[in-house]
Amino acid sequence: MLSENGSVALHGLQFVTKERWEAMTQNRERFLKNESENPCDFSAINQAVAESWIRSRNLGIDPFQTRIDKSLNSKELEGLLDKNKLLINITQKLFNSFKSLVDSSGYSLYLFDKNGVLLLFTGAFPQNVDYDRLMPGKIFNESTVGTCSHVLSMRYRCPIQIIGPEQYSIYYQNMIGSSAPIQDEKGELIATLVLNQELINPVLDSNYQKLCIHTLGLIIAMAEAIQVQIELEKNNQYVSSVNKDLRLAYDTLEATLDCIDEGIVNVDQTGQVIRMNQQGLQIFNLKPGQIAGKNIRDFLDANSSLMEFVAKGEKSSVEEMICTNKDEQSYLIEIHPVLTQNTQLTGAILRFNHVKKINAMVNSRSGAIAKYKFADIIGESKAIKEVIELGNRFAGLQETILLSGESGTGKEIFAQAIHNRRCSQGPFIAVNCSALPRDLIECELFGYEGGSFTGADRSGRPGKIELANGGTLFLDEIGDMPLELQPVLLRVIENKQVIRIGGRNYKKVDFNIIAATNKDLKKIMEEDLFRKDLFFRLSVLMLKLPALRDRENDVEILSNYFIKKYCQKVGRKTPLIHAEAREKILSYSWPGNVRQLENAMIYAINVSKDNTITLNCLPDNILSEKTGKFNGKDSTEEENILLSIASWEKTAIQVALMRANDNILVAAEMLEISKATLYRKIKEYNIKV
Ligand SMILES: Nc1ncnc2c1ncn2[C@@H]1O[C@H](COP(=O)(O)OP(=O)(O)OP(=O)(O)O)[C@@H](O)[C@H]1O
Repeated sequence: MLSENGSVALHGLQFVTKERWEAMTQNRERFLKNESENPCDFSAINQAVAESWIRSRNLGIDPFQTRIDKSLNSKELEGLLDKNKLLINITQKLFNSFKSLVDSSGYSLYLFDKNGVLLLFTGAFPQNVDYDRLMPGKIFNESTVGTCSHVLSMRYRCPIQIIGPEQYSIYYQNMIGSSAPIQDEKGELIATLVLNQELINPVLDSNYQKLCIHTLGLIIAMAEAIQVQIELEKNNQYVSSVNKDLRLAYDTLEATLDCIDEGIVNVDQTGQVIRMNQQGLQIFNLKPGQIAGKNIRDFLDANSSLMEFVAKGEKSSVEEMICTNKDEQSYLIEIHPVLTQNTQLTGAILRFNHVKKINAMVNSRSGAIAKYKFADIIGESKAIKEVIELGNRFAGLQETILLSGESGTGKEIFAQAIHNRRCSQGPFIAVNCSALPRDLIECELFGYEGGSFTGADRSGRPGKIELANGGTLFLDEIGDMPLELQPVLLRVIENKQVIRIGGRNYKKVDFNIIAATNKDLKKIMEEDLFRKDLFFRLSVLMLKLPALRDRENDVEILSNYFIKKYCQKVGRKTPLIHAEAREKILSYSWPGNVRQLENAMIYAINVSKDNTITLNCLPDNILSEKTGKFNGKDSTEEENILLSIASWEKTAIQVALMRANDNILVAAEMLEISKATLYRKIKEYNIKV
């Protein structure tokens, strides 16, 4: 039925002889007279053609019909043209370049969609055909026009040429139709291309028949060209849409990286910089065009271990000094290896965070902030005003300050106020030298490198001195600093550099020191428990805080202040103070100073009824004091008072824990002591939590 090369060509690409032509004409006449339904009876007609004749007739197609009425409506046509836009554009260009050839030779070119709907037409207008007939949207298939070349080409998905008598319609009896299918990359039919040429006399001329074979070749070549072009365009569209997506993804990534508040640097295995974000450029003091040829090693210390970590190909972090032509700054660098799909290391993404920034973050999270300012220090007495004035002056100097005074006189709040005058933006790191176990104080102060001892953090930890960089290190209860650590501390203060336990490198640190003691340091020095050199280094400026008993009317001012502050905090109405209670508060000796006064007020508020603090609301130790002032008592009296302070303190802690539902942090805040002190006291007083 089909020729060997898959096409139904002009009679198997054989020339039509005179006898064959006559036989074809006779076969057609027999068909029209309805003499046979068996395709085999039409021996001169290609069997595929004969079968199509029979189907066309069975579909009721009149071979002599003069009109083709079937066409798409305008909306359907619009949709179809839109759907086939690419095909039509490509074919139109091809038709344009063949237009003059086609016009001059009396040929016509057609493009039909896969269902035979006319999409494009160019060339000679066939005789006897209405112009309307060749408008896009007309449907030309077996059920509208019967057998013709593109109908068979669509059916058999191969190039086809059929000649005059083989055509079903009377219109095409003087035509040779050459048709080729256009398929997509999956082999699905998308359209057919047709070239119709008029039969000329003598049709049996061998040159003419050769020409006809070439027109079939031409239409096959055109269909293939369209097919290739469609694929190319689709690929181009795909590539350009992928390119667009990639560009968008890249731009988004760039913008994202640039709004990250840390330096992000991509390096290869040798440390060569590939790219860095805006923050990275700032860290390295570079402009965007200056990255090329830069190696990360150019900015590192000779002892740097960064590239050793990169070579390991594992996620890790390291602290390094970055030296630029502007300055030297310490950064914590997180290393994220970059691996290929087969896990080959190609480089790393390095995330740079300024150590000062991390420390500030850690400090603000861990509560290492100073809240008190000089304005928050309450008191009208001459004694307190003098120290406030002196403290203010000292704050303007960068020397170390030693605060002394009894417990609870406000040494820490003075330290905070001085810090806030000097460098409020920096961290305020308080270390209570008496609260830390002896074997931990060294780690706490100096920090340690990863793996320097069993149980140490893998990535190491900075000590309080490093954390205080750019701010203040407040060494409370300095008299309890272990003797063996005192020379190390002195060295740090003098050299302003620190080395972590197990560390290789010294780190520069810049911080102010404020030390505090409630002990007589001179006496401890005489006992050889405190080094003179450290004492002199710490006590460049000395500030002695007055005891409450030496602060004239401050007890009244402070008690009113604490009552108001506490009531505001817990949302209670401020209670009245009964005259008797007021008298007791004012006459009491307050050996525990301001802290004791504050806690006594909190206690009184909590036990008060009817919004009045009566005498009975005051803690027992206050009520049980017989004499007015705490002056010149003998030692047993003093011990008794201290004993009662302890019992009062225990009660205050129990009340705070109860109110805080045993939450240590909340209770410590209520009592305004550190967590460590609260733990120590809980242990000391054997309080069950
Ligand atoms: N002048 C003041 N104005 C307001 N509050 C004060 C004042 N003095 C002390 N306080 C309060 O007293 C309590 C004790 O203060 P602080 O901890 O500073 O004393 P300290 O001398 O450091 O005590 P210690 O020697 O026991 O560590 C805190 O709760 C603080 O709020």
